[in-house]
Amino acid sequence: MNARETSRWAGWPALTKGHGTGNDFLLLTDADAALALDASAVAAVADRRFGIGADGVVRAVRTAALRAVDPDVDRVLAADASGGTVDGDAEWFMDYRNADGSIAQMCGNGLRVFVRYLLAEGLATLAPGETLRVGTRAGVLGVRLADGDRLTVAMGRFGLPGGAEAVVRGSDAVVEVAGLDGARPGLSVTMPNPHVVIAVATPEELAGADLTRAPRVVPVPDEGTNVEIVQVLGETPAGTAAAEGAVDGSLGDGSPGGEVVGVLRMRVHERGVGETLSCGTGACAAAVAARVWAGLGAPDRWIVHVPGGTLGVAVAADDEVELTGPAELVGTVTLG
Ligand SMILES: N[C@@H](CCC[C@H](N)C(=O)O)C(=O)O
Repeated sequence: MNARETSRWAGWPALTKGHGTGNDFLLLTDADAALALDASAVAAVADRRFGIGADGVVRAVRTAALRAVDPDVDRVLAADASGGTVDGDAEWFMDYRNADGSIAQMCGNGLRVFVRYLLAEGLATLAPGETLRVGTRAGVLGVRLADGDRLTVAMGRFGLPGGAEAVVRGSDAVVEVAGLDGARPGLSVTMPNPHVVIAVATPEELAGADLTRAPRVVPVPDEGTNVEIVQVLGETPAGTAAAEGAVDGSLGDGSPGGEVVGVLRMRVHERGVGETLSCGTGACAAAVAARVWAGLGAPDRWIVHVPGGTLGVAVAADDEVELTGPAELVGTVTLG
């Protein structure tokens, strides 16, 4: 950053770098909502060459303070559009921005890292068995401790905007990806941010997709979309060596005996970012799509391998989704 750019950071606090399965974020505390987070400043700090570099920027702001300056907050907190939100208010709001400065409804990996950050900064506490409520643009969501260094996020309900017809066909869009032959059928899933999921058959195809360019999705989504490329690997009994090894222990809350777990690999091109090593909402969307494609009797729990690690996804009968994965803080950076 040069001297001119330094002035851009006037008033910015120190940033903490964190990641969840390689999806990396710069986190900052602006408890009183005093900071103007304009898109160009976010894009500049997230730039990997000329800034610090990250897939997203996450501001921790007190919900009460945000209310005073942003009348939209109550609408997004009350809007139970995705279902699954927890009752009551949240002391802290996760203000998430993509690397290009755009605002997204939710970030699953970001929310786990956000909670890890709140705990490390002494801004919140979370004991085993407790749920920490966090304000997001997808409503108030609950986060709890899982095993090891992992956290579980109750993500709310998935949506299938293509409706019953899309479920029957397994698709409601067509996606062209550089490096993959032909246009592929894709299934739109909201979590509640937009995703379109396509399937490939082999590891070679998965590796061959060129995600340096944004996939072309038809019909063109009004607000853009994240695109997941999925190779379904199969199913394995929960608790077997294959399932245990795949998730470093368990899917988060333990899997009852006799249950079958689905396993898939995924790569993602994120709206507002580009290819990332992981996407939490994308992993949920991928599991939902794989479940639709598998039909009746499909597993409710999925192990999702992404380039940056492994996530666990659980889908309940009422379409509520839970995401489990690690969240790590790396260090602190002072701007200017
Ligand atoms: N990486 C995030 C998703 C971030 C938002 C996304 N790029 C969008 O614009 O919808 C995750 O872990 O969910």
